[in-house]
Amino acid sequence: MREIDGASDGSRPPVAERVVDLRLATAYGDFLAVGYRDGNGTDEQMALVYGDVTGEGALVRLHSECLTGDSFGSRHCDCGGQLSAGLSAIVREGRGVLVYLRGHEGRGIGLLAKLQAMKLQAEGLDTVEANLALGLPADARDYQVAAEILHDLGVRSVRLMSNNPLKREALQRHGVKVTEEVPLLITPQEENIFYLRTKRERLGHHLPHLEDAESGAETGAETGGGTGSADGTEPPR
Ligand SMILES: Nc1nc2c(ncn2[C@@H]2O[C@H](COP(=O)(O)OP(=O)(O)OP(=O)(O)O)[C@@H](O)[C@H]2O)c(=O)[nH]1
Ligand SMILES: [Zn+2]
Repeated sequence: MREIDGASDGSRPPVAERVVDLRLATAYGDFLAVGYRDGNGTDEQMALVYGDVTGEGALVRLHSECLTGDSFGSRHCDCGGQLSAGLSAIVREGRGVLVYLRGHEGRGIGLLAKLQAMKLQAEGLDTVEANLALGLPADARDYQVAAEILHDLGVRSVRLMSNNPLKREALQRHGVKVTEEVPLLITPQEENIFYLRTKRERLGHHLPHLEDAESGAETGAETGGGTGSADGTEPPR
């Protein structure tokens, strides 16, 4: 496993090498897909760019890979809803970037370990306890390659779609200014409410909509406010 999110001190060689870009029509809209070789590990990375993102204030989602949630619509977590809501928000905004971070599967522990951790959760552990029970860190993600991809794309500062304060800190450590955190709140499901509560209580994620769900109030939408907020129920175009 790679080094955990070390700060960029200029002494390391760049880890993101642009290899290819092409137009990619999706159900959400037409993006420029940009492929990178991640020289820091073994991963190949991809960013989806919409509109002109150079300069200040692009709406950005750093999406950690989640095969089960993103591809199969698993209700164990909120990843699939966030991916869809993030892409929809970028298209609505007219410009933005989604960096799909491979190597982040299971918060950096890998797919098989994540599946083992999910099995332990079915037996009663929470998502943090499960990682630790496997002898693995609660979060092993590194954001250096994400920062380098944003630099390569000419992004100077970002409005970051995330509920995780550590992502903002990591990006700033790697020299990307974050001017705003845009909530990306997905309506909790029976199957993931415990997982989401654990993220709020043990990992410090900003998930204020859970309070509404707990009090039985109508949560309204899938999102927080701000121009970049996203609606996870919105079907792709
Ligand atoms: N270890 C572990 N990882 C999980 C589990 N469920 C989902 N994941 C992974 O968690 C990652 C997403 O992290 P989250 O904590 O859900 O959210 P985040 O990316 O930190 O924060 P946001 O930007 O707000 O989405 C993805 O890489 C998933 O593969 C689980 O039960 N255990
Ligand atoms: Zn997930």
